[in-house]
Amino acid sequence: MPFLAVIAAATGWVSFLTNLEASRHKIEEQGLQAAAALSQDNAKDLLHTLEAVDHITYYIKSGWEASNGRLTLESASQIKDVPEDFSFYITIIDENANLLLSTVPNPYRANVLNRPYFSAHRQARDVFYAGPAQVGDFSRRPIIPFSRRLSDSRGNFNGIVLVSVVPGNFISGYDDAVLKNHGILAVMGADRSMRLARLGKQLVLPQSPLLTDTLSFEYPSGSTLLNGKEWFADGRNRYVGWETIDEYDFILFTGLDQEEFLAPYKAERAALIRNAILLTIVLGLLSLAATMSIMLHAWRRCQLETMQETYRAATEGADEGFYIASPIRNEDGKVVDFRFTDCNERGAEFLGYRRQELIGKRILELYHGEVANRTMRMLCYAMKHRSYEGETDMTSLGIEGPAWLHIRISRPENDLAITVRDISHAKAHVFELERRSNEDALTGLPNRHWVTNFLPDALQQATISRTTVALLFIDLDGFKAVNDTMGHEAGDEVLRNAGRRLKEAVRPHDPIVRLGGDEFLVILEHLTNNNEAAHVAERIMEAFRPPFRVSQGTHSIGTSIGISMFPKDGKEAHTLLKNADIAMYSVKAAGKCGYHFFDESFYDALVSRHQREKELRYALDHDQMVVFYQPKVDIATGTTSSLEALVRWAHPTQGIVAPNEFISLAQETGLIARLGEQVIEKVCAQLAYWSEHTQQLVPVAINISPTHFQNGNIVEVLSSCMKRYGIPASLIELEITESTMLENTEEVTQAINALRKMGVTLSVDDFGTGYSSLSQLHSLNFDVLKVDRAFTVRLNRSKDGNILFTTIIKMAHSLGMRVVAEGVETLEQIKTLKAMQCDEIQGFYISQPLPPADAQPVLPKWFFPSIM
Ligand SMILES: Nc1nc2c(ncn2[C@@H]2O[C@H](COP(=O)(O)OP(=O)(O)OP(=O)(O)O)[C@@H](O)[C@H]2O)c(=O)[nH]1
Repeated sequence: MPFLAVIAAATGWVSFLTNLEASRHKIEEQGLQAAAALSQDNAKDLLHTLEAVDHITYYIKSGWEASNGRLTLESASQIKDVPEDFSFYITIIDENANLLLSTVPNPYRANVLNRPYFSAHRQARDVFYAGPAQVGDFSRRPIIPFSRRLSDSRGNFNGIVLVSVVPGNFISGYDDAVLKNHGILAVMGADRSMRLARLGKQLVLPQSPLLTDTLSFEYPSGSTLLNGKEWFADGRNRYVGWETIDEYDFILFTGLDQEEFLAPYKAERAALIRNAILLTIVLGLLSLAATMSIMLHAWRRCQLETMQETYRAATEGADEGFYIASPIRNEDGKVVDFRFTDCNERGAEFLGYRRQELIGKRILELYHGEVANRTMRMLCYAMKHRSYEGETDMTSLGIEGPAWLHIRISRPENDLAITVRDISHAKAHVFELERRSNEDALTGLPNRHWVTNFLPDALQQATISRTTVALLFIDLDGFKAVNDTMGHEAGDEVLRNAGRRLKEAVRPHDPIVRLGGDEFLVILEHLTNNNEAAHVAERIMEAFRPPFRVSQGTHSIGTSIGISMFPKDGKEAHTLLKNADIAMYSVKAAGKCGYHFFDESFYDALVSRHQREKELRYALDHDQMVVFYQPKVDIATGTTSSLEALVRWAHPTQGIVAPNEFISLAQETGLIARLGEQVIEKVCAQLAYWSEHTQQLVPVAINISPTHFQNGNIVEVLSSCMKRYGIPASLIELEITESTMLENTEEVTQAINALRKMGVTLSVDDFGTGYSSLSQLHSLNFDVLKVDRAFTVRLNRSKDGNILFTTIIKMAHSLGMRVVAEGVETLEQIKTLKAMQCDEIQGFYISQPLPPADAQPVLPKWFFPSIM
């Protein structure tokens, strides 16, 4: 392409320059012709002028000779055939060359003896003399002299008649339009000497050189180009023409200045060349642009082909399918279909073809209906946006082959390059992960993660359908005991069974979720009122009424259910979940096993509980706990046998707060362990203090919470404290609740054995509230059995009450344990207990818990005079 453009441009230029040269020749030809024509025209005028002058001289000569010198010059005005504007002087000069007569006004008196126009006639016979231009001898103005001889009657020389013609008469033919500023119009004599000339506007007399040399003309008339440097004083080239006037032996000479004559041509040539250059540049640029575009196109095509080739080769053995699809357009240019123009074997296989079969096929030939629409939408999208990437569920489209394909489309040029990868395995893996991330492994129920995805959609649907959704937050009651008593595996089994029971209690499509631990969630959609949710809650509670049977035994489990309703209790999933949880918590707080709909007040209760917890923490951090001491009296001797340490909260604003107001909070928040440690510390410190003032101290009993046992550090805490304060083991009793025994785990047994080794006394607290048997207590080797207040209250009220108490005392004694009756409030009870041989008594009748004092609050013996 560029080569062709150069050739075309070069050819154009050669032809253009040749044409220009031809034009120049033509113009030069015209110059020569014009010079010749000018010479001819002016020669005719010159001939007329010369004939006029000749006529005048002849007329005067004839008149002079005929009148024997008596002619007056006034008659000259009557001469016929003289042009009106012809300007000349007539002068008669005598034989001695002196002026005789003249039409020159006030002529100069000059002798013209040596003038050629005079001397030419002295010897010669009559001739018509024409001289070169000169300054007139009588007029002193430029003139051209013409003369004839005058003879007397005998034929002797008698002077001359001189006609001095103003030069303008000869060169009036100078045409400014043709000859311009440097043209020449000249008159030459037969001797080729210049007689008169005009150069531009300037009159040139023979004295000033116009030509550098004498011209020699081969022909009487003609034209030629004269080199300025060779021929003209001003050095300018000229087209010259000449015409010989034979009658008077004159030559009329014209010169057209070459530069001036060619100026229009040169201007036009310059314009043409300028335009040609511009045209060449434009053509060059266009051809360059066209070349670049062609090259770019070719390069892209080559790239595309290479890419296709490479891609096909690369993917032939691989897993990726590869296709090239060309759009098919209608008359309006709209894409209406695509045709496969290339593909690899794998790609063809994805669509159920061989490569050769697929190439040439159209999309709308392969697919119909929705599949065709979706495919066309995808390909048209890629056409418009130049790329597309996505995953397609082929199974849902009803296309055989891989279940999932990853499709990537790019549009490098006009065609689409499509790569397809089978991602069925990866997808299956993702789905499996997704399923796992949404499923609780233990129960197979959906998990909390599933809820976060499910609930927002469900709530949106409910908003649209203007229905209600209920969230039932279910926490199993006393589940921990299953783990503790029957082991973790039994706990797992109970959780699985719980899931099954929940399923049976709700409609088949109601989702049941295990949120974690022993917490479940039931979602009830499309409800119209609260009753429906209440009804389901009751069914759930009913479903949990039968005890759970697991391989390790049976266990009864209740349910605490909190219910939040959409949209009343929250617009968003997390708010509804939180409020259902709060409602559930309120059920727990109210004694478990029941259901509550969410109420704002629950929230307030939770907030105040949180506030109380903060205060309790503060109390522990700032030593607000104090220990009171309640005496236990030996019923046989009436002496104080020991003191029970009972913790109180010396609240800065509420005064002394009883333990029932904060112990369960301490247990729930895990602060119970710290509280227990503080009590141990305070008791040891108190005993150390008392020992400084009192010789005989009675032991102090410390209540140890089950949590302390679970933490497993009770032994270390107690022994280090006793060591620090120098307290002997004989002064320490530990009261351990019956429920702690129930959690008869390895840790509890180990801890009890270690304490026993330390030598401290061990008491079973609140006996009768749990289900421990006396033999179980015996195996743990306890020293004291504290019978719960509930049994003491029944004394003397019924026969059974007394029999039961007597039995407990007898059995405890037979196992070597002393018995303490708790909650003794009347003298009568004391008497009965004494009769039953109960060992010790404790209760308000004897003493309230007393604040610490300088000495141990030991009661005087006279305190019980009536029974002592
Ligand atoms: N077996 C088993 N136990 C679990 C699992 N997840 C959590 N737990 C236990 O479930 C118990 C749940 O604690 P709580 O709800 O406080 O126990 P609870 O006895 O039901 O207490 P209340 O709800 O107050 O009646 C904890 O002891 C957890 O260790 C599990 O997957 N399997």
